[in-house]
Amino acid sequence: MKEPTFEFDPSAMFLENIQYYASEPGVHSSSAARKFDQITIENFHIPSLVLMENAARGMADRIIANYPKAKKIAVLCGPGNNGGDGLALARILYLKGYRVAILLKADSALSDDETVQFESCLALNIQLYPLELFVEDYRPFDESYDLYVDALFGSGLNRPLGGIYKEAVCALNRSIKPVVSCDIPSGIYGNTGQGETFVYADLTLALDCRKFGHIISKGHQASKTVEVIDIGIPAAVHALDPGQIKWINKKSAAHGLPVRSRYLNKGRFGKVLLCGGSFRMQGALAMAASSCFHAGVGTLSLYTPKSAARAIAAKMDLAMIIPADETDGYFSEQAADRLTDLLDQYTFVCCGNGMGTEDGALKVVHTLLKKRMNMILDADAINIVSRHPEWLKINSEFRTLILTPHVVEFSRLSGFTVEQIQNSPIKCIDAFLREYPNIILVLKSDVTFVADAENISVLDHPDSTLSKGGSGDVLAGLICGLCAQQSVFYEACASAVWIHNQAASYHQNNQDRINPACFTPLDLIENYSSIFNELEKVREHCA
Ligand SMILES: NC(=O)C1=CN([C@@H]2O[C@H](COP(=O)(O)OP(=O)(O)OC[C@H]3O[C@@H](n4cnc5c(N)ncnc54)[C@H](OP(=O)(O)O)[C@@H]3O)[C@@H](O)[C@H]2O)[C@@H](O)CC1
Ligand SMILES: Nc1ncnc2c1ncn2[C@@H]1O[C@H](COP(=O)(O)OP(=O)(O)O)[C@@H](O)[C@H]1O
Ligand SMILES: [K+]
Repeated sequence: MKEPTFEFDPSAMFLENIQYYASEPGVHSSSAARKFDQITIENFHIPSLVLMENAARGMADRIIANYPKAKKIAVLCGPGNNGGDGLALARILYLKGYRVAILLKADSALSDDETVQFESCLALNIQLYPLELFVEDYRPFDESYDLYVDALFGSGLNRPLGGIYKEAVCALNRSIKPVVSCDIPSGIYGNTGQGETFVYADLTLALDCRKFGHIISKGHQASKTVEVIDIGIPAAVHALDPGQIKWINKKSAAHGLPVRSRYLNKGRFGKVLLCGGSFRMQGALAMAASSCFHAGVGTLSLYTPKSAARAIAAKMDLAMIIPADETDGYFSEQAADRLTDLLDQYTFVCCGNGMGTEDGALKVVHTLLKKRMNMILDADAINIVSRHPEWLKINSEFRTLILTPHVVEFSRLSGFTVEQIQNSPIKCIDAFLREYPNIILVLKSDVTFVADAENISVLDHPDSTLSKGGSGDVLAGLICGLCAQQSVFYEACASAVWIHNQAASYHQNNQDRINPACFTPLDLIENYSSIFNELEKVREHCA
């Protein structure tokens, strides 16, 4: 994985293997996005005013679609091309019959392209107000307009907002009307997501691609909902950015779903062992098991302390259950010794759900890592390796190891504070994977990253349905289920992350929707079948 800053080699664009097909761009730094504009203008001879027009038309379409009742729109414009986009948008909406006002700082500097836009707005006699008036009292504007567009600053922000711009952003945040940000909420740095005073946008219309600033740090909350506007940058230009983060979408999820041959027997769909559970936390293992089986594995076995085994056996028919020796309801140290003899039968292991961190569990994890098993460590198994990080290097080149921490577990594992991880997740992931290059990391939160030494992908689809104990166990089971059936583990992890999130939002689109508060992690599993069907259709379509 490379740092987000990079130099383009324009000659690389003409290599034969670069396709000029349209595909959804990934997530890029703001600096990269500026380079994309520059290369498109210089190498592809598409003028900047054409890009600006594309941006403004795309934004107008999305505003009309998202806010069909908004007929009176006020556009706040800054001194650069973000302001230029705002002016072009004002013209387009005005010509469509909307009542439009432009708010611009008195005697504001204007960029060259913005000057062109300003002249046409003047010629059309579009209502123009000094931004100072809005700052003095925004309430009359709230009464007269249905919606604000924030086109103050985009990728050119180079210092914290101050003076009138800071006051304008504070007034926007106090306003009761919806705010749509052009490209990036003003005040947020597109490379880092940091910012001091910034707009909290209801909708952000990202021009050309999502920026790091939309998904990390304060920028994530400031951006809320992000839609991408195609402004006509060739896909080949996006491909030149080695620092990009891939976007996990339906197409990539379809790609990571195992292809299920009609002719194979159960032995070819993975022999999985889930190792975990305890007397007090057998539910976590049972949920992971159910999720794993419904993901398509051939055979599933559970290795769990005797008392948990009894409880699970009473309610689950899907898995073979191997009772393990226990101490106080948790794995005993003897349980780990017996595990050594069992492991050869299995092709994939998932360890950690509901297991506790007692001495027996510690020994179980160590035993697994000494064996050359492909496996996932989740939950308590991650807490255990956090205490023994040197174990992560045992046999690391001979097996695939997937770790699925949430932010607090990743903090224990990596030594970074939760705040550091939330502010600079990419840097923290990068540093961790440089230390442990053979790991696939799934860093879970309302934004989830899937990363290995070469790639980083992101799913940014917050859904409070998943903020429930047990969602992580279901995800671990799903990842395990998909990985056990194939060898493209990274893609399978990304696919599982998408399916898991989609399973949460699936019900919301149905008439008999379960309210997010009432949804349980087990309900996620019921949606797998419909989602798998959808993904298979996407795959057929793309073949
Ligand atoms: N390139 C293209 O062809 C395309 C670009 N596109 C659009 O352009 C946007 C980028 O435009 P941009 O580069 O002009 O930067 P932008 O964000 O408008 O602001 C820069 C201006 O603000 C100033 N300034 C900075 N910080 C400040 C502060 N805190 N407080 C006060 N002033 C501050 C800075 O002046 P300075 O004082 O630093 O000289 C400069 O004047 C991008 O987000 C997208 O919307 C699309 O149309 C597609 C085609
Ligand atoms: N607000 C949210 N938006 C989207 N996904 C979420 C949200 N909250 C939690 N999740 C997802 O739910 C899962 C929770 O995992 P984890 O915290 O390990 O739960 P548990 O240990 O209780 O099973 C992760 O996949 C995480 O990404
Ligand atoms: K903006």
